[in-house]
This record gives sequence, C-alpha cells and structure tokens, in this order.
Amino acid sequence: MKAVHFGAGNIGRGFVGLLLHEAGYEVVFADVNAELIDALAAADSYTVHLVGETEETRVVDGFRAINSATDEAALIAEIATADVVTTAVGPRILRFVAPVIAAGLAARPDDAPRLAVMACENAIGATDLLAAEIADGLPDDAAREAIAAKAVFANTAVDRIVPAQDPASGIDVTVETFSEWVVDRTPFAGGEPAIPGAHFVDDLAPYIERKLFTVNTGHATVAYTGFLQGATTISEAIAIPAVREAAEAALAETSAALTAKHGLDPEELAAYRAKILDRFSNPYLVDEVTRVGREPLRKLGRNERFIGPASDFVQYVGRTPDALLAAVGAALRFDVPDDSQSVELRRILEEADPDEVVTEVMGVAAGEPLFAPLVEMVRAAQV
Ligand SMILES: NC(=O)C1=CN([C@@H]2O[C@H](COP(=O)(O)OP(=O)(O)OC[C@H]3O[C@@H](n4cnc5c(N)ncnc54)[C@H](O)[C@@H]3O)[C@@H](O)[C@H]2O)C=CC1
Ligand SMILES: O=P(O)(O)OC[C@H]1O[C@](O)(CO)[C@@H](O)[C@@H]1O
Repeated sequence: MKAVHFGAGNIGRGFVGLLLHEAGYEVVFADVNAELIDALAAADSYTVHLVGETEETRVVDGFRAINSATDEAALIAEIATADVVTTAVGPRILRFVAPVIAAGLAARPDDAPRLAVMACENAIGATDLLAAEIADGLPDDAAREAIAAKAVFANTAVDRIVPAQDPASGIDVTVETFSEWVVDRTPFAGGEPAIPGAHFVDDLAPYIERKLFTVNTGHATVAYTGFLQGATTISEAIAIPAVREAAEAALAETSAALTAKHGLDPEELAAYRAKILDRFSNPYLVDEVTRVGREPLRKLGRNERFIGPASDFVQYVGRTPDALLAAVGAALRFDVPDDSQSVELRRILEEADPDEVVTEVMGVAAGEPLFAPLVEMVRAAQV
C-alpha cells in the first residue's frame, strides 16, 4: 500500500506520516521545502518523540521524498499508483496542490481502485475545499466526472499538538502523546482505507466542531490573551490566571453551543475541556504563542474557531457570547511583525471602517446579531 502525503512539516511527519507508516503504508512525502525534502531523501528513518507524563519514541522508515516544486512528473506517477493521498499544508495552500493531484488522478488507469483523498487541516470541510479546487481547475464537466470516478474525497479532523521544532533535531520531531484522527466514513461506502490509527465515523460534523471549537478555540484564546500578557509559550500563558479564566470562559460558551446544536453531553464536554487545558499546560512541549496565533485573519474568519462557535452560541443558546467576543478582541491586538497576516491585520485596522472589518474579515453581515458587538470590539481595538 502506498500513501502520498503533501506537507512534510510538523503534523506531516509527527502525525499523519507516522500513522500511515504504522498502518503499513509506504509513505511518499511531497513538499516544496528543498532542504527538508533533501534531508528526508537522504535519511533511512526519522524518530518521533512523544512527550508528556510518559515518554515514548516511534521510528518511521521506508519512506521516500519528492520535491513537488521541481519534480512534478515523479509526483504524478506516484499519485497515479497510490492508494491514499493526504495533505497537511494549511488550508490556504490546498489550491496549489490541487493541480498535481488532478494530474495524478488523470494518469490513473480507469480500472484502478479509487484513490482516497483526505485533507488533514484545521478547517471545517478542508477536503471539500480541496475537491472544489481540483474541480475548478479542470476544463469541463467530462473531465470533472472522469476525475470524480477515480477518487473518494473524505473530510477529516486531526488533533495532535506539534510545535515548531528545534532546528538542531533535523527531521526528528517532538509531539504530545495525545492524538486523534477522525474521518468521515460515508464517502467510502464501506471501502474505507485500512488505517488503524484513524477513527471512521458516520457523522463528522460534531467531531470536527467539537475539536475545532474546543482545542483550537481554547488554544487561540490562550495564545492571543497570553501574548497580550507578555507570555512567550502556551504553557507559560496558561499559567497566568487571567489567561486561563479567559480560555475557560470561552470554552464554556463553545461547549454550550455544541450541546445545544449537536446534543453533546455537557459532562463529557467538561471532561474534554479539562483534558485539553491540561494538554496546553504540557511543560515538555515548547510551543510559542506566535505559532498558535499564526495567521489571525484566517482564524477570525466566519467558519473558524471564534466566529463559528460565537454565531452558533447566539443561534442555539440565545445569548451574547461575551467571552468569545473578548477573545476576538485579543486576536485583533495580535501584533507580530514576522506574521504577514498580523501585519495585514494591523494595516486593515488602521485604514478600514469597523463595519467593513466585520463584514470582510469575519464574514458577519450588518443585521446579524453578532454584527454590532463585533463592530464594538473592532472599534475598541482601533484606539
Ligand atoms: N502542528 C499541529 O499541531 C497541527 C497542525 N494541523 C494543521 O496541519 C496543517 C500543517 O500545519 P503544520 O504541520 O503545523 O505546518 P508546517 O508549516 O510545519 O508544515 C506545512 C508544510 O507544508 C509545506 N508546503 C507549503 N506549501 C506547499 C505546497 N505547495 N506543496 C507541498 N507542500 C507545501 C511546507 O513547506 C511545510 O513543510 C495546517 O493546516 C494545520 O492547521 C492540524 C493539527 C495539528
Ligand atoms: O494550525 P493552525 O490552524 O494555525 O492553528 C494552530 C493550532 O493547530 C494546532 O497546531 C493543532 O491543533 C494547535 O496547536 C493549534 O490550536
């Protein structure tokens, strides 16, 4: 069995690549980072260090690596003969990997088993987005039908904290011990790929919303409020009482929305929240608030970790999500010169009208219940 995985970065090597390897796949990493690809190609194996209360190591071997910027023909040939394609490149990058996946699918024999395509990104419907990018790049409906007949696209939710790595550790990667990979089973119609580390479910929506609106909402709240308090790492940030309180309050709102919308059990959600806050405190992971807060414009989007649960809270709980609005206020103050979206956010806040920021950046229209409080948050961040 063979899997082609796009994005040999933190989650690529430390989670998706590891689970595919453990499932018995020969993993072919594809990445545009020449130095990384050369290092992987020159190595026989790399080690994943799982750190926390207990420590373990796992060795990944038998992989190959292809530079997707310079060796497209080889990549197309690999996709044409693969069983699985996964990505962990970031949602904004999916459009750039779509054309080569389309070419690999086109090169597949008509009688080959359908290729399982799963985008492993922190976003709702990331695989749908990838499928749409692939379809948009094709010349006509006939080409779209031909490609659709050769692939199964399944959405996923991936959860493991993999911080930026110490350059001295080369291609080895340090991760937390916890991990969860949930995949929508329905597109496979009974023929899902054999990946023991993945959990196939009939209804992904509650899983991905529970994950994105708890792990990622909580993480981002700790990152943005911690940044304002002068913390450098997430474990430092969450040790500050005001930061922890901000995260607990935001997650109380997301849990209430999840219960009201999906019927999730409040006690189970309370235990899930406690476990997640514990994961953020992991002293063995050096995870910077600037990494977790990266790309604030994306994170302030409509279906993302703040506005998504805030609008569900209004709709399903019927109250104003004050703690989530406060977290949005902190996100609006994220000022990191190395992060191009933070720089762009600062420019937007200087130049744009608050109404425009709420409609354009957050996707909330005038007249929606969240519009006025969000405009106030933007206005306050502009002074
Ligand atoms: N790091 C983590 O703990 C987790 C990350 N994720 C998600 O996984 C995705 C990747 O995140 P990380 O691994 O942290 O980022 P990363 O920056 O470590 O890795 C991304 C990799 O994608 C590569 N890349 C960029 N453009 C590419 C292209 N056109 N073709 C092929 N490769 C390309 C980069 O060179 C880099 O090696 C994101 O969507 C993130 O939200 C999800 C769960 C956990
Ligand atoms: O990867 P993103 O979407 O930029 O956000 C960072 C978040 O993703 C993770 O890397 C993994 O869930 C978390 O550490 C953090 O919540």
